[in-house]
Amino acid sequence: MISLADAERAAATLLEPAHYDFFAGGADDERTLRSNVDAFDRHRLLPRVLRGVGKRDLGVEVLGQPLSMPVMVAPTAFHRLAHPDGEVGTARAAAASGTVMILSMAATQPVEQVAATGVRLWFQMYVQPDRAFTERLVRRVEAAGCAALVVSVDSPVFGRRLRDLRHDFGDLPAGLACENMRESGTGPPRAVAFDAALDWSVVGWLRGITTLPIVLKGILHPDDARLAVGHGADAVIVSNHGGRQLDGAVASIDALPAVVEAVGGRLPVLLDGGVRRGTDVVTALALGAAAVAVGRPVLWGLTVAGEHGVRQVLELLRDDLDRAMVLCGADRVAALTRDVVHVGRCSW
Ligand SMILES: Cc1cc2nc3c(=O)[nH]c(=O)nc-3n(C[C@H](O)[C@H](O)[C@H](O)COP(=O)(O)O)c2cc1C
Ligand SMILES: CCCCC(=O)C(=O)O
Repeated sequence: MISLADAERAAATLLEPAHYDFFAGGADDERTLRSNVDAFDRHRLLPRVLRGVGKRDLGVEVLGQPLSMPVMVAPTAFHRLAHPDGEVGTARAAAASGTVMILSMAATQPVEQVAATGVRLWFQMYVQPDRAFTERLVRRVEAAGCAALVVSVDSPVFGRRLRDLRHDFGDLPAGLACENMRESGTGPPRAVAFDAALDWSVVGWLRGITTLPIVLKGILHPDDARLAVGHGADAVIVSNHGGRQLDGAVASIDALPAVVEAVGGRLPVLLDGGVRRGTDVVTALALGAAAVAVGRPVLWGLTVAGEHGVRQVLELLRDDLDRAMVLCGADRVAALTRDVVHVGRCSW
């Protein structure tokens, strides 16, 4: 496995087709899914030379937490479908790589067990219409030691994924469940609900019940970024849910600059969607992201070799990022300024 593309190819041969398609697929015609990757391909870099970059530091700090590199693990559902190591395996790999894992509410292992690996954990949730249950879940993830709440705001309804419909993939196989949806750790799991009635007041409600930093995931419009600041969010993630929600939504990297401008440095802006190479990370950082997160590549690594495979994927990205930075003449993330990114057709 010498590239993330290798990881996907290998995973495709190992997974049941329905499970591969659940991980790989997007909503409807998958235009946004493709755009996330294609949009990075439209960006080109203008490297600087003779900058004395013999020693590099890839570290960043996000929400007061030091990361060894600006690449985090995005929240994705059902890791035990990929490999028996499950979320615990992913967590061990993220910890070994010195980065944060965002644990999905739809994880197939309990948050306590994942946190016990020692990884720095943020917890992703869909605020449930049953607010009392949501509050108990917040208490649970606080008690487990999670350092931030990541609230997905791009899912008032669940996107329509044709691959899943064709495979009739709906339920998890016997023995797997959304472990964080169990009321007391032992009861039957509730179904994850999507609430189209949610509005901006949910941020104030969450602020009233927890002191954890609140990260809004799924911001694309600059006005929403301003609203996030105004409502007291601590960070935003520019994301279209990996093309799994609104098909036709703008590619993440194309939405980033306007969000960064709207936020004006008042809170960190993160990005996910289509990050596959070190140069993609460089592009996002140069356009103002504080860090990026990767979703599918982690699932491919997990499928191929469990914890070890995730570690390989993260270290491939680190190595790729380091080389991209040296070649751009940057010895640290702060040296990646906007002028190194060139958008548009190359005429040479
Ligand atoms: C299989 C799969 C499951 C996902 N599950 C969740 C989830 O439970 N919660 C969430 O907020 N986002 C979820 N996402 C979206 C990711 O957090 C992220 O936005 C997206 O995967 C980033 O794009 P990438 O896969 O191109 O890196 C999921 C994505 C995939 C591919
Ligand atoms: C109830 C599972 C939610 C997973 C999710 O968000 C996704 O597949 O994109």
